[in-house]
Amino acid sequence: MTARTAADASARTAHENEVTAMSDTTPVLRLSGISKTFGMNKAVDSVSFEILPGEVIGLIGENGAGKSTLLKMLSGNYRPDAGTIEVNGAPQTFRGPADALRSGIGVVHQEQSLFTNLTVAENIEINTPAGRGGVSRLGLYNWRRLNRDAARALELIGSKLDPNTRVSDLTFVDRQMVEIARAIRVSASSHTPPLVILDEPTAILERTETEILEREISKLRDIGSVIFVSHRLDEVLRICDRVLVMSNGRLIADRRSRETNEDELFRLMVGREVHAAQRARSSVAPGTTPVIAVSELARTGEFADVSFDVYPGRVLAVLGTSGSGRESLVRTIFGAEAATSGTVAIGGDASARPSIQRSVRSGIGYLPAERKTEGMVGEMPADENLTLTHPGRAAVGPFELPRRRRAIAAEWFETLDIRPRTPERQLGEFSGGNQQKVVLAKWLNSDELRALLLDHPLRGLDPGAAETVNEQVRAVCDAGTAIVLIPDTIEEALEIADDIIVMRDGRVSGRYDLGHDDPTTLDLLERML
Ligand SMILES: Nc1ncnc2c1ncn2[C@@H]1O[C@H](COP(=O)(O)OP(=O)(O)OP(=O)(O)O)[C@@H](O)[C@H]1O
Repeated sequence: MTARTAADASARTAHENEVTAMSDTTPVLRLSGISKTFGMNKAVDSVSFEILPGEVIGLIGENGAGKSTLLKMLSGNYRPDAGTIEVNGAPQTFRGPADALRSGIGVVHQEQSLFTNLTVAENIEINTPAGRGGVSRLGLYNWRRLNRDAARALELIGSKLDPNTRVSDLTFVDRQMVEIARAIRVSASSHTPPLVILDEPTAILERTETEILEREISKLRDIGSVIFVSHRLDEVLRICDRVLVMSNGRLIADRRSRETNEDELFRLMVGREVHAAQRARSSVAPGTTPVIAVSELARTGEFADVSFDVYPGRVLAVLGTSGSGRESLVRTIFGAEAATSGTVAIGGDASARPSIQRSVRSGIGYLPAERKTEGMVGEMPADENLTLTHPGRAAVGPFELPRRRRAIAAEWFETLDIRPRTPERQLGEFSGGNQQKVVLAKWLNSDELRALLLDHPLRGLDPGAAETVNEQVRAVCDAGTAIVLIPDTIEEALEIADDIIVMRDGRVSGRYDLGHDDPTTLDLLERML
């Protein structure tokens, strides 16, 4: 046995001894009739289920099904209106997140909440009571103790991270591991087996990173239980022992992973069969003027020497890992980041200084990945958000026409199936996936949309909603708009794109015209890595 595995084993054994003091069959979590209502809307409706020690449970459901609301009750952020929560056989009333943590429930949110200027150990220990953690009575860090306790939490989840590393120097996946270590840290110190809730952890990860995280999640089985929320059904089936399906606030199915499949889960969630069709492809007719022509574009530290053309009615997907510079490239084309050299021509009109004003004036739309901070105003009604950039028929000169605005919003709510159908409500009160559709509709509402830059447009969308959005993107594309797409996965690119460029370390490493090239997933992956 190596020194590491010996340390692992001893850390686990100590923990396991603590854990086996409880009966193996006592559920880690038992929910009975949990409900939560907002106004007239029953977000979670009498949900009951159990999770046993060592189980990894998948939680899936359409956008707005009630997953986040359920998690917020488990993490102590919301109080249930009815029902009971039992943890390891004991009924609990969480007055706040600290209570949930103390009882062993740790939530890792999609938006990471680490302090990047602090070390791994400081981040892991931040929730532990100061007296028992690394801070002395004088408020000074006891570094040795802090690092030792953090190292133990990392060991428990099988991570080899150095507690002294600054979080800003870590990759996204490693940061996720720090979040998990922090989530289990309090329960490890209170001798209860942890329940780790991972809220869409892989939505922001690239394929290789997802594989690493999947391995790490299965290690968590050894020390506790996991609730894994994701919209990627293949991943849920690979990682989880059991899958719970929510719909309209209710728990409608509980399936063992080995006894179900993606098609059945899709049908249960969405209420219809999968009907994504392959796109018929052709090559660009000679002599066509590109909508956007990028020429030798560079931004120091991000990307260099990037040239490509995007044509009307075509989708160009940009593939690459998180360090490839593809997000920065698209932001630079839109004018949200400054180019160091090179030009971006829109309809043949070249500029060395693309700006947001020029882009919007020229009919270029941009859907940012960080929609919560860049794409929307949460306190503003959904219909006002929707007509903010392109009021169209909702305004005459400077005068707004609220009735027309509501009519336009109602049409988009129908077309994109945005739920609930209450466009007058604040956008911040919609579920994540539905907020995203409103932000997309904001650009689709333009009559003169020449190009649309989409940064991870399907992120956070359930598979049915992803189909609806893809259909709309294709419809505007077929009407002549050019699309530049940063997809979540290679499969998404192969499904919807006409052209693919691959980026590696800030440079273009591959180009494909799917009208006559037929790259495999592996070909594309090789160019990315
Ligand atoms: N703070 C709130 N005020 C009013 N309604 C809310 C609030 N939070 C959620 N809701 C409503 O509760 C329902 C469930 O939303 P929830 O965010 O739990 O869904 P979800 O399954 O997590 O969706 P997604 O996959 O899009 O994140 C939705 O109809 C939503 O509009």
